[in-house]
Amino acid sequence: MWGAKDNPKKMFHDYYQSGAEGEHTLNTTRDAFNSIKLKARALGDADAFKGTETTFLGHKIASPICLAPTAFHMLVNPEGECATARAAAGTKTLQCLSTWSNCSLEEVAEAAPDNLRILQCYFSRSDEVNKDIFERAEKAGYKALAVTVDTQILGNREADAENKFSLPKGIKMGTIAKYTSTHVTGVEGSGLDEYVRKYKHNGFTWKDILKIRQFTSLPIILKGIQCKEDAAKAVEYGADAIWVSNHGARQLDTTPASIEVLEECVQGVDGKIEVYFDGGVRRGTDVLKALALGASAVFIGRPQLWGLAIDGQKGVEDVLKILNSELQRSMILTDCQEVKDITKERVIHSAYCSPKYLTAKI
Ligand SMILES: Cc1cc2nc3c(=O)[nH]c(=O)nc-3n(C[C@H](O)[C@H](O)[C@H](O)COP(=O)(O)O)c2cc1C
Ligand SMILES: CCCCC(=O)C(=O)O
Repeated sequence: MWGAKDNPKKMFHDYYQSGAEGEHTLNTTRDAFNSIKLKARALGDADAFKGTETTFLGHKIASPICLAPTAFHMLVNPEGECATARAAAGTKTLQCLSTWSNCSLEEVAEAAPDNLRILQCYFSRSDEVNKDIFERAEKAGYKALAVTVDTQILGNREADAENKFSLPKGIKMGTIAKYTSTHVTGVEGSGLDEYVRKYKHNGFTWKDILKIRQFTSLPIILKGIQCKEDAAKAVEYGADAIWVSNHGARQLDTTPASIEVLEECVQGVDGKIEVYFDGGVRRGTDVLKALALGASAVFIGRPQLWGLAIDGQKGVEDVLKILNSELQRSMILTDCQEVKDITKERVIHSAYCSPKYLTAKI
């Protein structure tokens, strides 16, 4: 068998694909989506279909399917996140750029100047660095910050440890290159652990959300909310939106699939702020289900990386277009003429996704 040392493609593939520990959450996510059934409606007027246009924090997007922040796009394409940004622009949707991008946030903005973009944030231990990043983001036209709240420490990704994952020489961490280095000292395990140790503020807690409010006027989205208590707390701490996510099942194994906790998180915010969603979205029907259960936009992680690996910008655009055409078909067959028609009534077994189901004797 090839070792990762001899076959870097395996190392990169494993990094993109893998989940935490036994990958139980990763492997049950498809079943969770499929256990939710859609209600087909007869004789909806397909000619009257209006489309998938919607809004994100008041900004127009052509489709509710957006690009989630995923680190290190240059592992599979030399244009990295600039190619992904152009794909989002080509389909008039939103890109959320990772703090750990290979292209800098400025390069990405320049690659697709008119595109709607937001920046995902992992915080540095230095307030000066954080302030600098917020200022750079604002200046480069990013419209919100998505603060990741599920990664206080890195999940146990066994494949990365076995492969001793590290970035190849010459590939920088564009956005944070001026504050940290990608040099790995050759310790045991995954180089990601070392990147985290060198840069990330793992003691960043709820009170710091209040602090960063002082540093920026950009809207703050909390990414990685997984229960109604934290959803309510996000409102209490002044978040402008929450993003229900289990980080692509890469953090804590044996948590529910994020689609299973979406409804309770929606209840937690009680209509006060927008709710976004990611985790295992692979079909237009998944998008429809997430919107029906209360999300106003969904994000895709790995599918964009597979598109990028296969055909660069065009590959990512193809993924977005296929998903959006599946969404349109599902909307028509459930008699939804526009995104606002995608309500809870489109789903039959929504009870399966609520905590009541988990305890009910049926
Ligand atoms: C390779 C990879 C890198 C990721 N990097 C980040 C990141 O830098 N910041 C972040 O908040 N989430 C990151 N995520 C999580 C995604 O934003 C998203 O929550 C998840 O991938 C959605 O699930 P999906 O891959 O099943 O679509 C990453 C996910 C993957 C697969
Ligand atoms: C600190 C984590 C770096 C990227 C990431 O979020 C992921 O690989 O899931």
